[in-house]
Amino acid sequence: MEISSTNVNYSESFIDTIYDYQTTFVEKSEGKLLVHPITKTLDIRTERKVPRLGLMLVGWGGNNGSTLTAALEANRNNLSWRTKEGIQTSNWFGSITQAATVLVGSDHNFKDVYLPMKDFLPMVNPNDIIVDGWDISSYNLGDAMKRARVFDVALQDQLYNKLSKLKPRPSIYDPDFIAANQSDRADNLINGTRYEQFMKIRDDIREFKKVNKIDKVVVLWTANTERFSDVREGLNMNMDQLEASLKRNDIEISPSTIFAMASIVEGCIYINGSPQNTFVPGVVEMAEHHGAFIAGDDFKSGQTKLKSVLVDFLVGAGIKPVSIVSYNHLGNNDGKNLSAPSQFRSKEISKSNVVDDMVESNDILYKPQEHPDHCVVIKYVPYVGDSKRAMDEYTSEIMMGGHNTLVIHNTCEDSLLATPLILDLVILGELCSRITIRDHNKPDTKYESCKSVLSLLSYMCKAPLVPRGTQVVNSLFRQRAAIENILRACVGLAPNSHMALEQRFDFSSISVEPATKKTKGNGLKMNGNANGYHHEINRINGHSKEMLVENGKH
Ligand SMILES: NC(=O)c1ccc[n+]([C@@H]2O[C@H](COP(=O)([O-])OP(=O)(O)OC[C@H]3O[C@@H](n4cnc5c(N)ncnc54)[C@H](O)[C@@H]3O)[C@@H](O)[C@H]2O)c1
Ligand SMILES: O=P([O-])([O-])O[C@@H]1[C@@H](O)[C@H](O)[C@@H](O)[C@H](O)[C@@H]1O
Repeated sequence: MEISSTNVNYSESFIDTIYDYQTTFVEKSEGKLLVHPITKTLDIRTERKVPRLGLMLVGWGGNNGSTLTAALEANRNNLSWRTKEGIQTSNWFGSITQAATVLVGSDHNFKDVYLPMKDFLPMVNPNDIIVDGWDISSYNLGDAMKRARVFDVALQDQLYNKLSKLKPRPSIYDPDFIAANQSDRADNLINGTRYEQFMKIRDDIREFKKVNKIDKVVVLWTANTERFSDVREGLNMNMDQLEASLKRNDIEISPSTIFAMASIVEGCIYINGSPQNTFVPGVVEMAEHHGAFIAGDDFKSGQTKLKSVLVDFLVGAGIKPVSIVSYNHLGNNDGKNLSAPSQFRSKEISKSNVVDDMVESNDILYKPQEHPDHCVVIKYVPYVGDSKRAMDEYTSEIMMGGHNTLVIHNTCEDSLLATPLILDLVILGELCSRITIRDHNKPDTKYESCKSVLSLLSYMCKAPLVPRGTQVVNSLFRQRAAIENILRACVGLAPNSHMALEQRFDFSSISVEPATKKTKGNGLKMNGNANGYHHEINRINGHSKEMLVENGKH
């Protein structure tokens, strides 16, 4: 998609915009707030060429890994299958890039116009992603899909032959980091020291890239949740310590940290879909040093996603949540692994911090250090398989000592919530790697990439990793608004403010002109591109199509 917008230029390689970024800087002094509105003019540049993308999954043969691989294949081939409810066709419901729309603006009749998020900027098409990966279990992907018991049998039968040809690469297994109950599937292993394992992962990435002629690789951890590793001086507090610890085969360097290190050195984007602290300070420094991108932690798929909406709504409405009790049980292999105390602890930490920033945002409701009671329970019940049952009770104080209790019961397939998030993490992570900015008034400076920690991916993460010294945002609305408005900025559109002044005030004496392009030289303004054409987006058969149209015509 291309948008004809003020100060936007589409060249063969880039979408360039001159963008007025408006922000607000606040100083606190002697109990007073001094607020500075700031406008900064930026050049925002997005590379248009979508790379041939390779995705390497750690834990490829697990429920998420096999479900993603099967879903890619099913969607690529437009598969449909018979269920007792009728014919079901493949889709990507639950993915914001593939199944959600973004408000573009309103038309002459004040009617909202929406566009699929995937059409805002050039993004990787899921059909073009080449998947590979590692697993400590040797099951091929066909058998892994059967073992997962996620998809209907009629779909599995259509996919089995193709998937059974895919076999995970051997992986790094350290029984000290995942539950002892996982040992019976660990039959596909890389031996050797930690450093040798690191080198083997690097070789695997290089080989995958070469054989498949891949431009860019995303490595994503969707393997078992590990216990937290120690973080301490001499072990992993900076890059040098971490590299030295790896070389001396220190047992506190987790398999996930080894994967992250290998990916960073190979210039891949590394994403952590599980809760453990893979990103110890040394890994973050390593990513910065190599200019690589990392993101995590832990897919925000169900109960926590709802929590990051509900608590935001309650606190934002001036209602005070005082007790949040979240229980869930599930019977897949993830549930089995989480039934061990130290792996559960990783998940408990990740699921618990999600309300902190919203509570801190309101000092009318909460005193400093005051928090709602927050309890997280997960139980393993094999019979229910991948069908996760979550029960939540939110008790809040309302006006004059009243109480408001919300009780929510949610049943859903765990992996069918997580899989679309994996796709979004990959597609948006890759897109972030193509966006750069610089100060418009310093045209001699070089364009800067995003910081190594891609906090824009927080929407998909339970415990978002953010660049050092920056704010963690858990609110789902704020996280989505950030994605939406950055996409808009890249094509020269103002953030969606929802002010809609022209609908609330009489604008008959105020002229509202469509976006015009500033031209150099004679100072004339003209619609569309200076070459006499503008881009239009038309919806044809449900798909957005970009068209080049002569100025003045439609
Ligand atoms: N499904 C969800 O809704 C959801 C949400 C948030 C986070 N997660 C996390 O995603 C991860 C995967 O979930 P899942 O349901 O696919 O679990 P799973 O147990 O089905 O799959 C994990 C796979 O990882 C493999 N594995 C373990 N250690 C490995 C290693 N060192 N290297 C390579 N492979 C290894 C296992 O053999 C298994 O096949 C878990 O950590 C889970 O907590 C899942
Ligand atoms: O996203 P969410 O529903 O809050 O969290 C989920 C947990 O409740 C579940 O027990 C676990 O197995 C999943 O991996 C996931 O982390």
